[in-house]
Amino acid sequence: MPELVFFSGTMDCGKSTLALQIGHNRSARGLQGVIFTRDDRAGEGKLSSRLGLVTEAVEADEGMDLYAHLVDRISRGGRADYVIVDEAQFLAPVQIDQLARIVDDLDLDVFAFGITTDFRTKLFPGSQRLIELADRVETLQVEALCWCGARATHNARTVGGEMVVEGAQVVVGDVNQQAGEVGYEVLCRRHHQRRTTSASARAGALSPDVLPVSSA
Ligand SMILES: Nc1ncnc2c1ncn2[C@@H]1O[C@H](COP(=O)(O)OP(=O)(O)O)[C@@H](O)[C@H]1O
Ligand SMILES: Cc1cn([C@H]2C[C@H](O)[C@@H](COP(=O)(O)O)O2)c(=O)[nH]c1=O
Repeated sequence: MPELVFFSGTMDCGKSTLALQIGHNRSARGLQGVIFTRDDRAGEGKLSSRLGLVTEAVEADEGMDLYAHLVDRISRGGRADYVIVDEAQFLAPVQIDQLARIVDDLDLDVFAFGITTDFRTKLFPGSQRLIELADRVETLQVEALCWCGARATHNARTVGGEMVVEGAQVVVGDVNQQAGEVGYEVLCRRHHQRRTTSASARAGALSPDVLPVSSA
């Protein structure tokens, strides 16, 4: 039975790499996929991984009907054996419903990849709809780590290394940004709740918690 599978995890845990591997293994067996993405860091119409691999993709713009795109492609004689969607958190809920329809009406597997929650720990609307509709939600096995060594479960947005909690839900960016730039860092829940990034932990370790008190 074809399935809608949501592969989810934090930023930088290997989602795009797995998407590329699934596509590669299927194309090695002569299958042809349709790859959608939205707002990839590498630019429009790209699916890129930090391991350096990149492939062409269809940019799933806001308002694009993904089901109609597949039907149109097939009715023009094009092939579609499966569908991959990266950065699925950025899709509108209605587009996730279209992915479910691709599975149910066109009998195609749909593999969607995305982060579940934003920098404020709130579900992205696209991810929420995926959790509601997916046949399976898979957590990636390669765990990204917090600076403390625990499994990273949350995404922090940073400015100059410090965690921020105000701003738009969508700001395309990367981990390991230069000082001063808006960036991201993956943290365990404890350090996300305490807003302790690697930079602030380092700064805290350098300045003593208690000032020396003179007895004189
Ligand atoms: N130089 C490197 N050597 C080995 N693995 C790397 C290197 N750079 C990145 N990675 C791996 O790539 C992962 C990020 O892959 P990517 O597919 O871009 O993540 P995501 O799509 O989840 O943000 C990292 O967790 C790490 O395992
Ligand atoms: C937490 C968070 C992330 N984003 C953006 C930043 C990146 O462009 C993508 C995630 O890409 P990745 O391949 O999983 O690293 O999402 C955002 O817009 N808002 C957020 O809160």
